[in-house]
Amino acid sequence: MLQDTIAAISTSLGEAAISVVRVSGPQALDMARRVLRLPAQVAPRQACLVSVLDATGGVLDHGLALYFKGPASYTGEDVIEFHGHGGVLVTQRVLERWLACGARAAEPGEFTQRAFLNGKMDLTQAEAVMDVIHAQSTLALRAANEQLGGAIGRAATAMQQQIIPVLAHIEAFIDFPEEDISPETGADLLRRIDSVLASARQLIATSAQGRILRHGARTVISGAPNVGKSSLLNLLLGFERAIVSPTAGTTRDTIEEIIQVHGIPLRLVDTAGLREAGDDIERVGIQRTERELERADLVIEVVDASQPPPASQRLTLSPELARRRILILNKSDLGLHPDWSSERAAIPLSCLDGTGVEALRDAIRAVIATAGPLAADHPIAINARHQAAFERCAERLLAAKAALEHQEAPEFIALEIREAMQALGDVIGQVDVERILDVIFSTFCIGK
Ligand SMILES: Nc1nc2c(ncn2[C@@H]2O[C@H](COP(=O)(O)OP(=O)(O)OP(=O)(O)O)[C@@H](O)[C@H]2O)c(=O)[nH]1
Ligand SMILES: [K+]
Ligand SMILES: [Mg+2]
Repeated sequence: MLQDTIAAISTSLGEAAISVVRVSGPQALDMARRVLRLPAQVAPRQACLVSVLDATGGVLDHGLALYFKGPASYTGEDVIEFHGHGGVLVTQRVLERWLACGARAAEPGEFTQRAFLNGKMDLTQAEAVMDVIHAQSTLALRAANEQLGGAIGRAATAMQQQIIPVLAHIEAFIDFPEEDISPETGADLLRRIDSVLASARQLIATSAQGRILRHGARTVISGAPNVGKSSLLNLLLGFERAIVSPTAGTTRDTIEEIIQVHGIPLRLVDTAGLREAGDDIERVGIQRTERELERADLVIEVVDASQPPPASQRLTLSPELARRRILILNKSDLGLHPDWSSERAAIPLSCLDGTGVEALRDAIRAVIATAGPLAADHPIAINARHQAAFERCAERLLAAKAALEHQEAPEFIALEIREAMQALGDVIGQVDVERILDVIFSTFCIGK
């Protein structure tokens, strides 16, 4: 049990109709009796209209108080929420009142940290709280909510459940050194390990889209000067973000904006047109374009298709990135030059009248989201931390397999499997998998 009681403004500070001050900890209700004018009996989970009093008994604010009696609260502790007027000064004065009555100002994330420490959620769920708040697209929000609901934690726990009997089997042989693991038992254990490995690989495969959901797919608009790259950025954004002009070399720095296409978050990057640089500034701009292309998830290559294809100036992309390139035949309102007709997958578009934008949106979805979590009904998309842990788990399981196949000592195999268990424990924030294992095994009988 955490001893101190924490308080914080839970809504963002600025003028609004309502702001919420949240307090959590063992003294929350006692403090509330001093800070708020509360009725004698406070029923949990029932809003009551209260005043906030200053040190002299004067009224600071009026609003609603809610009492959540621990452990049935967000943090697992006693929690008081005060919903008051959403002014900057009034909210700060209300918070100060709680602090004057003994509460400590909460650190960032501390309410959720307490929820985790008090066993209200696992670590993946705690992470998902921020994913929900930061979600920039409907698909990102859906994946965050799946995680908040415990989907990733359940997957890791299920894998642990599959490993435990394997470990129990192998540990049994440690106690009976005269016995060998029979070929049938060995084959059965290998099959079980393979099944967990397959789950690990499936989850690891969601990490690329997990990154896209959390940070947006880096989408670089690239092409020669004056083809309409900035015009396309503005068109997709729906407002005039970048400067558009008939002068070649208008955009000299990269411009980034987040948009949503069919529920997918895109980090759109408008770049300097690629050509022989006219001056130093343009040269730096072009270097930035090249750097952006190296880390792009998607490239929208724009050409002026009212003109014949240029001899040079087309993008050279890695084979991998070339598969994630969409070619836009811009300025189609001026009529497409027939030499572009061989580019079958290209999309004719006009930034002037908006023709082709829907086809572009569909193409973006097709390139990024045809498989994996972005296309799933219940998307699971792991983050970089989960990825590292699942990869460690897979490595240890592979090592265990190899050891089993080479009939190495059961102690050694068991060690690898315990480390795989620990990696899964790290995903959900189990501090001491060893201890949990010992508790589980103390209920096993020999040979089981
Ligand atoms: N007719 C027509 N003109 C367009 C279209 N798209 C862009 N333009 C014009 O083309 C010129 C260049 O457009 P920009 O969007 O500045 O082109 P850019 O590729 O960003 O140019 P740089 O930043 O200089 O490389 C402007 O005069 C635009 O109005 C289009 O679809 N049709
Ligand atoms: K231009
Ligand atoms: Mg531009």
